[in-house]
Amino acid sequence: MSGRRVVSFPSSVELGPVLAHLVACRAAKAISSHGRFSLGLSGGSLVSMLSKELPALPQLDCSKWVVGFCDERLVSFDDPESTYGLYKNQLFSKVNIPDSGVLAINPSLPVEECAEDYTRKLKETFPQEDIPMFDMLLLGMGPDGHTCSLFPGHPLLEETEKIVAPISDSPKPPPQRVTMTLPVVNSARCVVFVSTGGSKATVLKQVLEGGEGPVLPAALVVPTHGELLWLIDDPAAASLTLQVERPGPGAKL
Ligand SMILES: O=C(O)[C@H](O)[C@@H](O)[C@H](O)[C@H](O)COP(=O)(O)O
Repeated sequence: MSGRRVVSFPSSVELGPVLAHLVACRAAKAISSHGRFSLGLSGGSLVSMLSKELPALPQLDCSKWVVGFCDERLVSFDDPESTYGLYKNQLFSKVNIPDSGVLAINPSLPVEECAEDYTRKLKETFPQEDIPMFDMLLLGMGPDGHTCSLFPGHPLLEETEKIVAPISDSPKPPPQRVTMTLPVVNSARCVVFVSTGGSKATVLKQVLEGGEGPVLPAALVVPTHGELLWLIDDPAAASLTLQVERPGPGAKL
């Protein structure tokens, strides 16, 4: 890992534009180095943040973006629980990501086959790599320390072979999901967690500073060669004792 940064903002109002700028910068860098930008999305509050902030960027060109999902709920696209469905309505309709650049699950398949189908799509998109190397993954963290659909104490945390795994017993509904595994997450060039709100303060301290108890899934995200950024807000940072960056207004990362 090339160093972890923990950056806190007064609130998600200040965080959002900085995240959007960071995504656009990494996109420009990736496109100039290898001709496209591969981005993995997560659900939760990221959907509304990205859908507000990315289209607001001047002259954002997403024509060379390839977008996948760090995890996805196995529900139809028109179900309000579908992460793809939310992004389709709120973001993809506003930016020029080509349809062929969106890697979505096939929600009509049983969960095992759905994971195999999504594995195949990732392998086709990253034909040169045994483990797909996304330019950037955007992750959230649940109050239990889960990220993607990797939950505390779940056997999927030990997965080393599969790049995508099915899960049928998610403790957070809906129970059936597919998720990227830790080997893929930790191969990314840049991983960005976005976690805000006072309800995250205790778990954030556990994940970032350790302590007694099992290592939580979000703490297992340690990119082998890539960058790791935690973008948080001051209520989420309230219990931290480690050094936190607090950029001034208008700062860029
Ligand atoms: O699939 C899910 O159930 C959610 O996507 C979930 O994993 C979410 O990403 C985290 O709970 C963080 O949520 P917030 O971004 O809202 O804190």
